[in-house]
Amino acid sequence: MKSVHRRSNGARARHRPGERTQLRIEALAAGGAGVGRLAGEVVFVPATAPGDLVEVELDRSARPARGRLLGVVEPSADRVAPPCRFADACGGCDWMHLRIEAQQVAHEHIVRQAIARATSLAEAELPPIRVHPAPLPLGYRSRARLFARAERGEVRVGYRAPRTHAVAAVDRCVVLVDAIAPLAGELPGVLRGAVGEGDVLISLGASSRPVVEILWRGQLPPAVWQRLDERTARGEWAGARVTLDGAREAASFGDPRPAILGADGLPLFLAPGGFGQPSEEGAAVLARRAAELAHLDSTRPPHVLELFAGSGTLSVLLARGAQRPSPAAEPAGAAASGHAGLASFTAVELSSEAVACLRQNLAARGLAGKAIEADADQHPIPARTDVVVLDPPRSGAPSAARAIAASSARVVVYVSCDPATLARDLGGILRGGFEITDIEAVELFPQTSHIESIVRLSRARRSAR
Ligand SMILES: C[S@@+](CC[C@H](N)C(=O)[O-])C[C@H]1O[C@@H](n2cnc3c(N)ncnc32)[C@H](O)[C@@H]1O
Repeated sequence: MKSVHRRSNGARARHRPGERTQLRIEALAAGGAGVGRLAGEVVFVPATAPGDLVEVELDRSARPARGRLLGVVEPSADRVAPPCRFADACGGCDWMHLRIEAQQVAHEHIVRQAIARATSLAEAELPPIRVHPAPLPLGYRSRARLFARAERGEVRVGYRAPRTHAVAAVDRCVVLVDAIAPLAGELPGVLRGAVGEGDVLISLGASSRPVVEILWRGQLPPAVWQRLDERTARGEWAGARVTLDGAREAASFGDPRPAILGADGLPLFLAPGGFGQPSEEGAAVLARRAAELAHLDSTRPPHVLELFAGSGTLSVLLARGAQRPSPAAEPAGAAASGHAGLASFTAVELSSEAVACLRQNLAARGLAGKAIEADADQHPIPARTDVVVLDPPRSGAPSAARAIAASSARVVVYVSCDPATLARDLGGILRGGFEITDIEAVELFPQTSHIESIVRLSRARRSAR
């Protein structure tokens, strides 16, 4: 790998502060930057598009070298005007300058390359990647983490500006759904008088009204608590929850649980402050595909294990029976029919609040299943497990991958928001005699370099246990 950061003759060019040059961007890398070359030396340039000829200030002290974009000399055909006036300052949507189709092509390439590199499989040996485009390229996010800071008597609310701790204040965010979009403009008034700074998680709650989760480092005057109380009492917000730094308990107003429509069309409650997929529609696509890919060619009902289950976005379909068609095709009332078609369903999750929500979500549907509060990366895979579905955080699940390789599982569905750790863990699972049968990319985060992937593996016949 080292050689790619060097010139073709092996020598690394010396770093000269302030050096400027022009280069052509060839592709986009994981992490979002464009990749160009100077006499064979790789240079990463953020905020560029494949085909751009750009002028950059070079930083060769970085590995690989980085270029700070000074200007676009010849724009790529994939460039568009960002549909948000805060795009440059905010940095939350690092690919807003790219056509949506170009984002998909780049995502597919990043996933394919990461898997091929980490597994030592040739790209041509991998199955074609099925890409699920985002139903909505803008106005899709049903949750977002904002940052708020009191400065000179005012509270500024926005996103964290790229590579700094500054607040990029926004009063309207075009990727948020209409029900929560006005909050960015409303929150400075709600937090007026606060001292300090904090994270503010905004989400859809019950009846598609907003919920606001505040984690505050500093002081909140009584007027702030009163405004939170009024907003929930009047029903403008479904709920709010505040945790002050160092406090043992959170203060709640109304119902602070985020809620979306699950993939089965029924309300799905999420742990306040816990994990949730970025959009309702995206979560439904992900859950349907994970459940459909969890199929097993067997006449015997399978034992299904889900690791890193969260509040149950995937579980509410998995627990119904992994081999069933997507819910839209099912007759009315099927959701209440229990876990027909499964020998057992077990879900493992670390967060106690998420486990509580998961149990409520299963119970509300009349679904049987065991929810275990435990570290899923260290959890033993029960004997007789047939199917494992896992959706770990960005850091992946290396120990779980080894345990799966050594288990009785015949089908694995790995859902991931990080192609690099996904690819690393796939290497571990493949060593257990599996082969990759399906790779899918779900556009859960349009306008950004982030991509959700689903990989299905099945135990290769010759090593079937
Ligand atoms: C990417 S989320 C997936 C959740 C769920 N599949 C969904 O779509 O909502 C990862 C989940 O793993 C949980 N988690 C993180 N580390 C864990 C660990 N070591 N053991 C079990 N769960 C963990 C997080 O709380 C989070 O709910």
